[in-house]
Amino acid sequence: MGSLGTGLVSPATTPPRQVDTIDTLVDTIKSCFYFLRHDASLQNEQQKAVNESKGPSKTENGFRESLNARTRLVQACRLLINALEGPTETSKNMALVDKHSLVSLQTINHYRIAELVPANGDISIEALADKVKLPADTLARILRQAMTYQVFREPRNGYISHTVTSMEIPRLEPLLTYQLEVCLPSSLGLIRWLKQGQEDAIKSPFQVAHHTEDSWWEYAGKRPSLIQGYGRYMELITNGGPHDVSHVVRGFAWESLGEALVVDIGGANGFVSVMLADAFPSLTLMIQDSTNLQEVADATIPAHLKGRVTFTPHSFFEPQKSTSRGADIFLLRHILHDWADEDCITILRQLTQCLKPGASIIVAEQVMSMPGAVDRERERVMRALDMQMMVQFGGKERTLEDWEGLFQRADESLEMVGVVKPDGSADSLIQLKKSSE
Ligand SMILES: C[S@@+](CC[C@H](N)C(=O)[O-])C[C@H]1O[C@@H](n2cnc3c(N)ncnc32)[C@H](O)[C@@H]1O
Repeated sequence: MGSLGTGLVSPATTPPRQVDTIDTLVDTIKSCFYFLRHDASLQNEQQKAVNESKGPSKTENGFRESLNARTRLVQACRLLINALEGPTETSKNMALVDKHSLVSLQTINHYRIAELVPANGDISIEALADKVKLPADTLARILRQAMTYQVFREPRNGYISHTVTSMEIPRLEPLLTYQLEVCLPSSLGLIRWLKQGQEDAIKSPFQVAHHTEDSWWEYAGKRPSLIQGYGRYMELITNGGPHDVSHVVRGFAWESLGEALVVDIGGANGFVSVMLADAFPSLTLMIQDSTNLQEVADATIPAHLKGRVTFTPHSFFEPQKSTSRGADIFLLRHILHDWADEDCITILRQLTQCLKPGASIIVAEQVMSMPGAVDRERERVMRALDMQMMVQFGGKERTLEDWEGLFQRADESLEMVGVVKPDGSADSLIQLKKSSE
């Protein structure tokens, strides 16, 4: 594994973020725009050459450069808009204008309106309203607000057709439903949660907003449609991009383990284990999660892997059973950020208590940096995820120092022997061993 702290900037060495002027932003926009335009024509030429078997496809480095240029362009455009609007308009717009885009999108998703609009051509608002049983005038007002965000358009008076943005809504349904119907109300519970004090039983704004003492996991566990919807949401966000499951496969030398047992703690339907089993034939994988995921896990594990990949209902707050105590690796992917420190300590102690000599715990999570240490676009997402952990679970995203402190509190003999952040991944893989070895 790589060295400790790879790619991290400690608070003391984080350089102050440069103040952008309108001139520098316009220069950035121009240079990124020309780069991408040139790059697009290069890609076309390369694709032509590949099609005619004349040359290599675009290199991974080339893709990364385009992605960086695109990110810098988006970031510069966002900053330029802020600079042009001025300080009053920026906050005013967020509070007065943008908030309504969330509820119009929520309504469009809730009533599955995007599925009812034809892919080609248009449909009258009257006909749409009739299908979803809403007053036409109310629906028109909601849709026309969404149109200001390029969600649908009105090609002729009273008729709706798709835009490229609205076309994506059906595919994003699991994300929109979870984020806008479950998490948005939780976010709105933040101030009530802050004011009432964060007593033991009430660990998150989710509990305040949804009038429950259950954690999200207990609450969803009692409501099959919610937990299944959450599973579809996880599948969507971990399929491609910075949280793609392939980063776990590439981020650790699994092949060096030889014949080994990996326990995928809180492994959901087993999609990570299945990918690891496919890539490394000498691994045996045991997925542990709540009983109500047994059925989906059985359906996810393909027949040819059933001998090596199994699902066992088990709570990570309980001691490991004899069948899993001898594991070579306990994998905790996207588990600890859902929980407050005290809960994480309980989870970790259940594993350290039975960690055999030579075995490791691998924690796959984001490692937060100080403000300004990563580009603004990445930081926007990381900070949003941290807030998401706070409002929905009472958990948090952690810096390397936070992780180190947490592991030490769980077990003083626990040592971080490696931290690797695979290229393109938002998550790092932190390997932990007991230091007495
Ligand atoms: C954020 S998901 C992560 C799933 C998977 N590890 C991944 O990488 O996407 C958290 C998982 O923890 C599971 N979980 C919650 N409470 C649990 C408990 N007490 N014991 C075992 N699993 C639990 C949930 O059912 C869910 O599958």
